[in-house]
Amino acid sequence: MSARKHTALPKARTLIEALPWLTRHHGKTVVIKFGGNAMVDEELKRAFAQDVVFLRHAGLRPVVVHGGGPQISAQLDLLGLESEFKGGLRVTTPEAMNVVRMVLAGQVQRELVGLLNEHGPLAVGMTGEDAHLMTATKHFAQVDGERVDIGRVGEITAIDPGAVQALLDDGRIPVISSIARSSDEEDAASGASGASGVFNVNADTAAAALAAALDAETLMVLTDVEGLYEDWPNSDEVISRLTATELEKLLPDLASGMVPKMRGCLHAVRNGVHTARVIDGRVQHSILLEIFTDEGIGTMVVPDANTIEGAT
Ligand SMILES: Nc1ncnc2c1ncn2[C@@H]1O[C@H](COP(=O)(O)OP(=O)(O)O)[C@@H](O)[C@H]1O
Ligand SMILES: CC(=O)N[C@@H](CCC(=O)OP(=O)(O)O)C(=O)O
Repeated sequence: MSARKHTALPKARTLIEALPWLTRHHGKTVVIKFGGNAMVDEELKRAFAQDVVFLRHAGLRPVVVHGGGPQISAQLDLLGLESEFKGGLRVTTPEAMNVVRMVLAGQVQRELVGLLNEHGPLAVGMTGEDAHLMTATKHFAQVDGERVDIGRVGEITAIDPGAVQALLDDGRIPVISSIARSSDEEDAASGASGASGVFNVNADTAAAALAAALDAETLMVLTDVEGLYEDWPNSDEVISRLTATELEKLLPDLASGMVPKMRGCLHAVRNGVHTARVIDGRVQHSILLEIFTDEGIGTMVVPDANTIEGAT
């Protein structure tokens, strides 16, 4: 008789190490924001889809909210339209709004839905317009203390998560584009024939609002940096953990892309979400790494007086 070598033992150990986490998070909702800057190559997008499907098969309820800022800018450029940002938000003319809607719902969302569905009939795409998921009113940017009109940019006023819950209950993975319907009924009705009834919402803001409305356990924001740098751009020291109050104090000093992300994280943890995390989407399988690494790999925001059980 010869002893059989069990070469798969390390794999089995890795799976067993994940058991406490999987037990704790079984049946919990996780909102994952996939930023346009993190969608840099095909391999990364495939690995992202595998991670999300893995979570779903492990018994969690993942919801994807995607960005597409660079993809929108590229399309505007192609059409000879200007791309301008004020206060970190895109100045969205009615013409640009049509392009935003076309790129997010018709291009980026379709691609992610396709990648997820390579693993089975799981993903269903929708925008915030569908089933009144997201309703918004016009948002004005604050630039140097001034209130500035930036066109069809929306501020979410209501979320009706019913359709998303129904998809989750049915075992599906909702993939959501950050476009909202107007709260103005006349404006909303005119949107059926064009872009006038809809608003462009920053995808970080939309993901955070949805995480809160779904009572999600975790909000994960995938971007193109390791996390929140303490003294960006002078140092690359990542802040690994922050309470809501600590983050609130930092907010006025934050720059550009990080502002909606960190505001979103703060909104989420102040509204029932147990943890909000900013992680590096350029790292393959960053979602699984974040979950299965004790320390995590990015920046984690937790509610004050972290009393919520399981907020790790
Ligand atoms: N304190 C900070 N820490 C990390 N990144 C920062 C910070 N302040 C500003 N940034 C910028 O924010 C960018 C991420 O935001 P953004 O470009 O909007 O990404 P996404 O497409 O993922 O939403 C980073 O690439 C970096 O240039
Ligand atoms: C109002 C506003 O700025 N909307 C964003 C929506 C897409 C987005 O947020 O994409 P990222 O996550 O890739 O940045 C935009 O038009 O670029």
